[in-house]
Amino acid sequence: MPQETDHRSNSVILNTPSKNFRGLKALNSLTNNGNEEFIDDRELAQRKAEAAAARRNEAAEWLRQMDHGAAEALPTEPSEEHFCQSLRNGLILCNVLNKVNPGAIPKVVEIPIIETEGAAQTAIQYFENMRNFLVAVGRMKLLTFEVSDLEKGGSSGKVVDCILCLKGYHEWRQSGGVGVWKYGGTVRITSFPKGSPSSLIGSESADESLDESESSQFEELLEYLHLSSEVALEESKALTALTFLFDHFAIGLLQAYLTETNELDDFPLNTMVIDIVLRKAVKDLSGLLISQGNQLGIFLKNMLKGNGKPLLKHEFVQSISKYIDQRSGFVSNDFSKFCVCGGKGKSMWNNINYSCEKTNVFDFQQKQLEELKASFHLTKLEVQQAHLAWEQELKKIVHHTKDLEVASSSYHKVLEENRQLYNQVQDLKGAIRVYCRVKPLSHEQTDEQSTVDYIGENGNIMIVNRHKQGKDARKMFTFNKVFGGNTTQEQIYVDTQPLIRSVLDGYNVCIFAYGQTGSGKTYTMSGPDITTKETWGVNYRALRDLFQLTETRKDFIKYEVGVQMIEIYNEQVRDLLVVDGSQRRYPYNSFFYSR
Ligand SMILES: Nc1ncnc2c1ncn2[C@@H]1O[C@H](COP(=O)(O)OP(=O)(O)OP(=O)(O)O)[C@@H](O)[C@H]1O
Repeated sequence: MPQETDHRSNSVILNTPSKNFRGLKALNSLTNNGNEEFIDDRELAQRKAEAAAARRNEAAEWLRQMDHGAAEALPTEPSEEHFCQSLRNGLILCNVLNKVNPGAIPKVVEIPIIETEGAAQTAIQYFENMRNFLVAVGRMKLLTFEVSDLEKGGSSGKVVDCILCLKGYHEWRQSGGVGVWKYGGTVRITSFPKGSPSSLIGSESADESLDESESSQFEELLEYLHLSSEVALEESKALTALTFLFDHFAIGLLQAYLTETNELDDFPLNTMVIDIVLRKAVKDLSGLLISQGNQLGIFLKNMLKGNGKPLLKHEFVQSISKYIDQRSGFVSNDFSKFCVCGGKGKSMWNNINYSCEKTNVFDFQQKQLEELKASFHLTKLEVQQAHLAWEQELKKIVHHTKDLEVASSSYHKVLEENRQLYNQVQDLKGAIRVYCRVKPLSHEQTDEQSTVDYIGENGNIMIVNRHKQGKDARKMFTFNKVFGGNTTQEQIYVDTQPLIRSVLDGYNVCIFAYGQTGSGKTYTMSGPDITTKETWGVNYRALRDLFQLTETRKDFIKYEVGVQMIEIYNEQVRDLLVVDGSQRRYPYNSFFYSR
């Protein structure tokens, strides 16, 4: 079983180092007893993070002292994200730089960020201020960084380096700016003449030699170059890596120089001189590399990769000069484009096309986004209009429905009024009406004389008794109406028909025939032949109308119709619907019909 390190007792027991425990050695300064401890990757990362945070806090503190805006925007111990975010619009950096080097940035864009238009406004500040700051710092030959280092995933360490470099420079200037000021082994500034804020001077000392750690870094570079084909993706590593790559290349350059020198034989090429000359070249070119950013390193790498053979001095110098001229053009003419395209010359790198393509894609997507926004607003407008139209339509329907309700209520009122008036008319005609129908003489009675002497218009009928004389021979009877012998079945029913509607309006109606045997009661009520509609009597016609009316009113009134047919004969009530003669007396049979 692997055992863990017990730091408190300092009894380090590690039998089987795991894969993640790479065994980097470090001197245990705390114990100061000469023992060695193993630092795992996580602990190493933590120490690096702590060191980075300390440097970031130092930079933040100095910015806070230098600029009122920074004091508000930056806490004393900002997180990496907060730190980058506060500096992203370039305002603080420009203001501080102007205090360090008055007039370095003539115009600082101070448009406040408007949240509603956020991205565009911020971008303007970002590019204007950052461009001016980086150009100014570059002119001063101080450490610089890439704009992308302030973005998420960028190398904020380079930003901190730049600020601390500026701080050191500022302190040196305040102390008089006398002599030589160096920073980080790459920046070196001496007392400068007026009008020239700084100058980069190469290292001259032999004591600035490549130490052991630099050698190991060079090995790391080779490993890195072997593993990574996309140097640009790891810019922070690339910066270190390319520095050493350039050192390596510079040695080749010096070799080329010495080869071309005719005075090689006369040259005091002893070990010390070679060493001094080599390191001077390395430092000069490394400094140039740092001041120009990563792109020069990438350029050199591409050149090295190109055909593998060393360049002659003039070829090298020509290429470098051309590159620097073009890059300067990019920086001064269009910094924004430089940021997007990475500041790479068209003729030098194929991947500039890739960057420009990305710009085109970005522009295209921006355009599409704008179109999409316009389309969205249009659709939103259409939906709002449709919604408005729908609401208006709904209002119309509601209004129309209310009208219908009112009309319907009025209709029912009118209907009720009509019903009442109708039945009042029926009442006025007489609640009990008596009609007289004269039976015509049959064929057998053609020789006989009719007893009906006269039928009046107003319901009078004069009956004559031919066996009597004088005044007693004639008698007048009055009915509601008298139907003569030629009256049809239909004419008989016309006076009865209105009462059928009264039945359906809820009134009780009774129609019956009265008369002596053979007087024609059955003929009038049922008819001589039920198969012929013309001869139908009152019963059939009444039932026909009854069902027709219930049909027309079926949507709003439900009727239940029952039929009984009875006969009162010799003071006895008989059920005419019973087929069996023995059961014809009470109780009656009924037929019911519902609708
Ligand atoms: N208006 C008329 N026109 C022609 N024929 C008629 C008329 N009224 C009655 N008759 C005939 O007179 C005969 C007797 O009529 P019906 O049977 O209707 O009399 P009734 O009053 O019903 O007799 P009962 O009381 O015995 O049943 C039938 O043959 C019938 O066809």
